[in-house]
Amino acid sequence: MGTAFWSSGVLFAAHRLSVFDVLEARPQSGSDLARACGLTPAGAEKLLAACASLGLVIEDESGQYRNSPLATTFLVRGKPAYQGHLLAYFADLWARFGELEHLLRTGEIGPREMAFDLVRPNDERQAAERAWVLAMHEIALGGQAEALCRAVDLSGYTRLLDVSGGAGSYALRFAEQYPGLTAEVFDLPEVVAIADELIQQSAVRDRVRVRSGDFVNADYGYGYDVVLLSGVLHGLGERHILRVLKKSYAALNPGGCVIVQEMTPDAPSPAAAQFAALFSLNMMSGATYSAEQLALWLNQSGFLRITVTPLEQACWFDHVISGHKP
Ligand SMILES: C[S@@+](CC[C@H](N)C(=O)[O-])C[C@H]1O[C@@H](n2cnc3c(N)ncnc32)[C@H](O)[C@@H]1O
Repeated sequence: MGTAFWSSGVLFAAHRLSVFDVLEARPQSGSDLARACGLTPAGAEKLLAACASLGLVIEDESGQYRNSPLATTFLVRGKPAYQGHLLAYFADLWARFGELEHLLRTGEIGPREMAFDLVRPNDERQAAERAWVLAMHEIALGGQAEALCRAVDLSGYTRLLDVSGGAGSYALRFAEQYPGLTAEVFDLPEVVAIADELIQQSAVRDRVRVRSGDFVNADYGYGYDVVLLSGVLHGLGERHILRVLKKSYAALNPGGCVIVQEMTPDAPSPAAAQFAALFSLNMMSGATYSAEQLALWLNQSGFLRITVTPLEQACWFDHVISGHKP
C-alpha cells in the first residue's frame, strides 16, 4: 500500500507525455521515444521499463516497445474505450490525497493544493473542468450506463429530468433505450455546454436537451415521470440532500419515480466497498452514504415503494435506490 502511488505516478506521467499515443503509431526504442515525447534518453528508458513492469507496454527482443492490449484499449486518445479524462481527473486529486492529513484536521484543502489552484492558468483550469465532465462520461460508457439501464425499467415513462446530469450520459442512454422518452439534462451552465456537444453528436438529439441552473436553489419544474440523481448526493450533506429530494418529489407526476445511483460503503464486492470508503475522503462536503441511509432519506422526502438494487458488475456506482411518488 505504501508504494501504490508509485504506479499511479508512472501511469499519470506516461499518459500526460502521450507515450501510449506515440507507441500506438509504431513500436519505439527508448531513444526514439525520448525524441518523440521530449524526454531525456535515461528518463525514457526508466519510464518504459516501469510501464513494462506494470503491464502497460511490452518490450520485444530487439529492445523496441509497443503498447500492451490494456494500454491500446484504454489509454490511446480517440479509441472508443479511452479512459484518459478519468485519469486526468485522478491526477488532479493527487494534491488532495497528498495533503489528506491537513484536510482531516481542518476540513479545508491543504496549502499546496490551494497554491496550485491559485497559480493554475485559466486555460488549464478550463481544460481540467472539461476533463472532469468527460471523465464522468467515460465512467458511464465504461459499463455504468449499461448497469443502470439493466437495473431500472422506465417503460411507459415519457419525461425524464437528469438533475446534475453532467455530460448527460445517462439521459442519452435512457433516450436510446426508450424511444418514447424525452430527457432534460440539468446542470451548471459550463457543464451543460459540454453535455450539449455530446447530445448534438447523438442519434437522439431531438429528444434530449439541456437546462442550466443550480440544483440547490432552482425550481426543477414539474410534470416529470422520472428524476435521476446519479452521483449527486455524495457531494452533499443531509440538509441539502433532503432539499434536493423534496424538489425532485415536487417535480414528479404522481406515480413517477426518483432514481438515485451512488457508490456506497455497503457495496456488493469488497473492492467496491473499499473504493467507496476511499472516495469519500476527497470530498470537501458530503460523504459516501449507505444504501439504507439513502433509502431512509427518500422515505423522509415522501417517496414510497422504495427499492434498493446492488449493481454487481458496475465499476463506479454500486447501488441504485429508487422510490415512487404516490
Ligand atoms: C459527480 S458529478 C455526476 C454527474 C452525472 N450525474 C453522472 O453521474 O455522470 C456531479 C455533478 O453535479 C454538478 N453540480 C455541482 N454543483 C451543482 C450545482 N450547484 N447545481 C447543479 N449542478 C451541480 C456538477 O457539475 C456535476 O456534473
